[in-house]
Amino acid sequence: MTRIEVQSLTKEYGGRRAVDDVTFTVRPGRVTGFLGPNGAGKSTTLRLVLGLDRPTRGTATVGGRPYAALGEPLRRVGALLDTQAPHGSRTGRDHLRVLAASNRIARRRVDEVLEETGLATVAGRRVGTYSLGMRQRLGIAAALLGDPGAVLLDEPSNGLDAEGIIWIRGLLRRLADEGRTVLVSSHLMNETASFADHLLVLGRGRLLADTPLREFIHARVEPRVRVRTTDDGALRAALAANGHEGVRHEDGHWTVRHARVETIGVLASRAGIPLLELAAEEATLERAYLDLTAGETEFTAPPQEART
Ligand SMILES: Nc1ncnc2c1ncn2[C@@H]1O[C@H](COP(=O)(O)OP(=O)(O)OP(=O)(O)O)[C@@H](O)[C@H]1O
Repeated sequence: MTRIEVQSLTKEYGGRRAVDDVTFTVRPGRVTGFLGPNGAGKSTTLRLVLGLDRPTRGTATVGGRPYAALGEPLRRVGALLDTQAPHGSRTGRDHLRVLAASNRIARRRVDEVLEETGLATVAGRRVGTYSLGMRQRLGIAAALLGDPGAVLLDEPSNGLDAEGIIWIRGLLRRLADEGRTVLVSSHLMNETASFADHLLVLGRGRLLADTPLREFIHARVEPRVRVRTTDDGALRAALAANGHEGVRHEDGHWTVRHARVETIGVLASRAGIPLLELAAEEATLERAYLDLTAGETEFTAPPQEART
């Protein structure tokens, strides 16, 4: 079992903390989404785990050892980082063959991973002619080459089209089902929700959440009801009598938090309250994530003017 363990990990660049005292464990057999806004410190954390950078403090281990101490590391952990650019003049197949040879990986694995990533038909073409999506697949093929127990992918959907995105979801699921440790970074909540079982959320270098995806959704997505009536007084009284608190907005509509349309509809009907509007106003997962990471982004757009 190849767990990834990060303990009090800290990385400073010129006095600025890119990663700030982060502790987590990535377990095998599930897909862990590594989420955070741009500049949150995801790539830096992955680089520290992969021994590509030295921590200011703390430790990161793969299967109980620091990356640098792993014998034949490609067989233990495969990684896709956006910084890895294969030689443009080599063919995809040659790129993988060189990697395989230098890591004492059987040559037949090259054809297996080419097949697995859908690159078999373009394997003889120079990498320089590849589309962004093909390069991304080649990076994933390289990560899988050593049949590793742990896979770390930094924004793997980058450049992939809709079909590629569906393919990557299936791949991540299969890798986890095979008992591997799968850590996938992204800055997009809804995309991560489509494949992750577990979430690690980073903001300005700090760990903001380490939770199963279901719990994240359950705890943060609050059902609300939007309602409008000709009799505000009666609605207020009926809501209060049933333990609900409604907020009336200037334009006359109400928001009732922690409530469902079924409940509010029945309640209004029983009280004989005429309704002009009744709708579910589900706060989206994206909204919940943006709320969590608000103030944790390095670069924020200027606030939009209030809509009227
Ligand atoms: N080599 C470096 N030298 C100086 N600062 C760095 C270096 N690498 C990263 N940083 C800084 O560390 C912070 C975290 O960056 P990092 O790339 O880890 O974030 P990220 O979460 O991966 O963001 P993105 O989604 O944009 O890739 C940023 O402020 C970045 O500018």
